[in-house]
Amino acid sequence: MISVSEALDHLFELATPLPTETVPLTQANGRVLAEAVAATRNQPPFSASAMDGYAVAAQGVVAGASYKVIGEAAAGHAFDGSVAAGQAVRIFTGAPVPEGAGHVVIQEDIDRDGDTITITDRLGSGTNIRPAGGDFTVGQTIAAPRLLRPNDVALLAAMNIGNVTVTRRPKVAIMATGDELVMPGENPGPDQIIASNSFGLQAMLRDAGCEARLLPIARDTESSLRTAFSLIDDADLVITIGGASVGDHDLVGKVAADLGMQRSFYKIAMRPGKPLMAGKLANGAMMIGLPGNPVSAMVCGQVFVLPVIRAMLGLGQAAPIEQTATLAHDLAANGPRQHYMRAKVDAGEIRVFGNQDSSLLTVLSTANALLIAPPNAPRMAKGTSVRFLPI
Ligand SMILES: Nc1nc2c(c(=O)[nH]1)N[C@H]1C(S)=C(S)[C@@H](COP(=O)(O)OP(=O)(O)OC[C@H]3O[C@@H](n4cnc5c(N)ncnc54)[C@H](O)[C@@H]3O)O[C@H]1N2
Ligand code: MOO
Repeated sequence: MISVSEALDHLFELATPLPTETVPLTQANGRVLAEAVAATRNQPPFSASAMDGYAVAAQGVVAGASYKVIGEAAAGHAFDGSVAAGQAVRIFTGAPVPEGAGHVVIQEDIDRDGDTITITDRLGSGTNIRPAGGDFTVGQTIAAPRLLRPNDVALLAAMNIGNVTVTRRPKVAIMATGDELVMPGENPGPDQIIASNSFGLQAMLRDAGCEARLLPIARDTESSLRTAFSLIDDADLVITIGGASVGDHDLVGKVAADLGMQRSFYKIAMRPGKPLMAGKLANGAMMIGLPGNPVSAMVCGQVFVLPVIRAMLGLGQAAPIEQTATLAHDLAANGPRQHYMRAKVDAGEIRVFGNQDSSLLTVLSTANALLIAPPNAPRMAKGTSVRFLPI
C-alpha cells in the first residue's frame, strides 16, 4: 500500500490541465480565470464625490464659511464650469467633482438659506472626494489562474471586461456499481439500499466547477460494467464507486483492465479509503475507482478527487489545505493507515465522533472536519495540536 501523499503524486501525474474557453462575464462566477486580464479604464475615471453635499474649494473650509450655490452635479451629469473661492456646487454621490473644487462638505454639515450655504460647527473630517483611479488604473491586472468569485466578477465588470478566458469545466462521469443499489425515490427490494455517495460526489464535483453526470447504476456483472463504461463519452474523468475490494463481486478493476485501463496504483494506507485505484482508460480519460462505503467515497472525494479537479482546472498540484486545532480529549493510538476521523471543530477545539464506521452518513453530515491521525501515531493527550481538513 502506498501513502496518501504518494497516491496524490500519482494522481497529479494523470491529471492534465484542460484547455480554455471564452465565456461572457455573466457565466464567469465559479470558473477559473486562465489568462490575466487588464483594466481598460481608470476607476473612478474622474475624481468623484463620495457624499451628497456641496463641492467647494479646498482652502478655507471651516465652520462659519459661507458660499453661493452656483449649480449642480449629479452622478452621470457633470457641472459644466468651475468653482471659485466663495462658490459651491450642489453635488451628489458619484458625481464628478467640478474643476476648482477640492472638498465636498456633506449636507448635514451646512445650513442653507436660499442660494447661500454656511458651514456649521458640525464639520466633519476628510474631503469626501474619491481620487480618479483610486480603485484601479488602466492596465492594472488580475492574475491567472484564479478561481473567480462574485467579488471578482464585480471587479471585472468595473474594468469593462465583458468576456473572460477560463479553463473548460472538467467533464466527470460517475458510475455507482452494485446489485444492491436503487436510485433515490425508487422502491428498494428487501435486500437493497439507496445509492447515496454517487449523489454526494456529484454535488461535491458541481460545487468544484465540474460538469458531473451520473451514469446508470452498473450491476455486479462484467457485462453491466462494460455497458456503463461504454457510456462515458468524452468524460475527462471517470469515477467508479464500489466493487473495488477483494470480494468475488468486486469486478471494477478487472473490467477496467480488460477495457485497457493502465493502472497507476491500487490500495492506499488510509482509512477510510483503502481500496482506492486510479489509472488511465484506453480513450485517455482518467479513472479513479473509489471504495463503495458511503463515507469512504466522500472522504476520498475530499482528499483525492477535489485536488485532481483543481489540477485539471489549472489551479496547481496541491494537497487539500490542512488546519490545526487542539484535541478536546485523549485520542487512542492509530494503526498503520492514515486515519481521516470524522470530527467536530468548535472554537479551535476538535472532538472526534465515537463511531468511525465508514458507512455512517449521519456522522459525516454532522461533522465539519476530518482529523488526520498519521500512520502509527501514538496515543495523544487532550490539548495536543492536531491537523484536520475542514469539510
Ligand atoms: N476481506 C476484505 N473485505 C473488505 C476489505 C478488505 O480489505 N478485505 N476492505 C473493506 C473496505 S476498507 C472497504 S472501503 C470496502 C470497499 O468495498 P468496495 O469498494 O468493493 O465496495 P462495495 O463492496 O461495492 O460496497 C461497500 C459498501 O458500500 C455500499 N455502497 C456501495 N456503493 C454505494 C453507493 N453508490 N451508495 C451507497 N452505498 C454504497 C455497499 O452496499 C456496501 O455496503 O470493502 C471492505 N471489505
Ligand atoms: O477503507 Mo474502507 O474505506 O475503511 O471503509
